[in-house]
This record gives sequence, C-alpha cells and structure tokens, in this order.
Amino acid sequence: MTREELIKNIKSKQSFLCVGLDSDIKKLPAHLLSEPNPIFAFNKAIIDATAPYAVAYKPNMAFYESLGAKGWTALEETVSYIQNNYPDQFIIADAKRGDIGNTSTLYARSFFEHLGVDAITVAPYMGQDSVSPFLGYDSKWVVLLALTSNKGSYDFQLTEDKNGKRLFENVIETSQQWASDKEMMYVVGATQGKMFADIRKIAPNHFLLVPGVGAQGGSLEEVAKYGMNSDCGLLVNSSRGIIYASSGTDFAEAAAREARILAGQMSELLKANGII
Ligand SMILES: O=c1ccn([C@@H]2O[C@H](COP(=O)(O)O)[C@@H](O)[C@H]2O)c(=O)[nH]1
Repeated sequence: MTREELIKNIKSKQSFLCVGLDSDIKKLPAHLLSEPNPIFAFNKAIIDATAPYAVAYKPNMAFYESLGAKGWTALEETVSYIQNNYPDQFIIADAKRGDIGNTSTLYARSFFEHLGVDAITVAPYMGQDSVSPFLGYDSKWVVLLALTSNKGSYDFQLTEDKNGKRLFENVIETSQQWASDKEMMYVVGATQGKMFADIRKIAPNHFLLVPGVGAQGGSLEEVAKYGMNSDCGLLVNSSRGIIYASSGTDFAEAAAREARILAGQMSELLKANGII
C-alpha cells in the first residue's frame, strides 16, 4: 500500500486505528478451542467485527511463532483473510527483525514475498546494512523501532551522546538517509507523551506507528496533540484493549465496541485538526 492510499483510507474511514492481533491461545474464549484452528477462528471474528473502525491490523509474531507450524498457518490464513476480504487494510507484521545483510534479505523475502504483508517492524541496532534489505520493495514499508513504549526505552533509547543528542533522535535522523517517508515509518510508544513533539521536529512527515494506548495506559489525546501532522501521520495500535474486551461468546461484539469507541475519538481528533 502506498502512502497516498493509506492517507486516503484514514480520511475515508475517519480513523487511524490499528488493531493488534496479539492472539494468545491461553486467552481465547473457551468455545473456540474446539475449532480446527482456534487462533484463525478468533482472528476472523475479531477482523469482521472491527474492520469498519480500523485501517490496519498488526499481528505480533510471538503469538504465532510460539505455536510452531500451527501458529504460522494461523498467521498465513489471517493475512490471506484480510487481503481477500478487506483489501484496504494495511497489514503490519510486528516481527522486530534485523540482522546481518544476507539474513535480513531472507527475513524480507519471508515477510514481503511469502507472507505478503505491507510492513514489518525492524530493530535499528545493527545499522544500515541490516535495514536496507527490507527497503526497495514496491509499496512495502519498514517500521523502524525509534522510541518504544516500555520502561526499558530509558536504558538505551534516551541516553545522550556527547552533543546531547539522544539515541532515538540519532536513529530517526540517520535512517532518513536510507529511505523516504514513502517506505519508512517509526515506532513511537503512546506512553512517551510530549516526546512526540521532539520527534515531529526531526521527522515532520513520517508516519508513526504508536502502540501503548489501552492496556499500557498511553493517552490518545496526547499522541494526537503532539504527534499528528497534516496527513494525520499516525497509526495508533491497541491490542489487548480490543481483542480481550470480553472472554465470553460476545468477544467479537465487545471488540467492535472498543474499536468503535477509539475510532470515534480519532474521528473527533481528525476533525479538530482540520484533516477531515
Ligand atoms: O514500543 C512498542 C513496540 C511494540 N509494541 C507491541 O505493540 C502491541 C501493544 O499491545 P497492547 O496490548 O495494546 O499493549 C504488542 O504487540 C507489543 O509487542 C509495544 O507495545 N511497544
């Protein structure tokens, strides 16, 4: 999906919601466990219920890989289901990959050519040759970890060099020499609040993938206040807050309700910022 198509979808849906498919076999509603592929059955119901309110889905690889071959099958079926039934949805593999060049090349092939997702999260720690194999695929994206939502973001990402530049700023500035805002986004945690203003000073146009609202307590209003740009420039993810809103037979309706609430707030924020 191109940047223009993503922006068009955000405007027409009046939403910048990304639903996180962190589908944990141990948390599935009991009645799904007798299905031949419980994770896919769960995802399918969640997708059908939330698609009207979302522009993106983000399956996190850990939840699939931890189940071995069955998990990968569930992932493939989920990606195909979205592509066949909701072709306007942007699909992000939250894989946090990145390795020496020849290994990254095969990761890129696996996610972009085999699985066929639109984007993959990549860790910047190993530098340009670990990231560049993911670039140059038509309409595919690298989502580079910049300033994450967790407490550990303080351990390295916020440390300063001798000129006072923080590591996450270095990552964002340097990586802009590798790719444009048409194929690179950054992960910035919703829990980082006012730090979005600092990020917008060095990356005014890039899309930011923002996890951390809902279960982690980040504020959607604050993210929009400091992080929204004239194209919106945000994909805000919620996983547990949506997909586990109920553990009963009404789980899909409950997910739809949570997604609708978030999308309603997003619509107001898009209007308040003159984007729609
Ligand atoms: O900084 C980061 C980067 C990635 N994540 C991932 O996003 C979701 C968040 O899930 P919630 O249930 O909405 O908290 C999950 O897949 C994380 O691995 C993140 O949280 N922070």
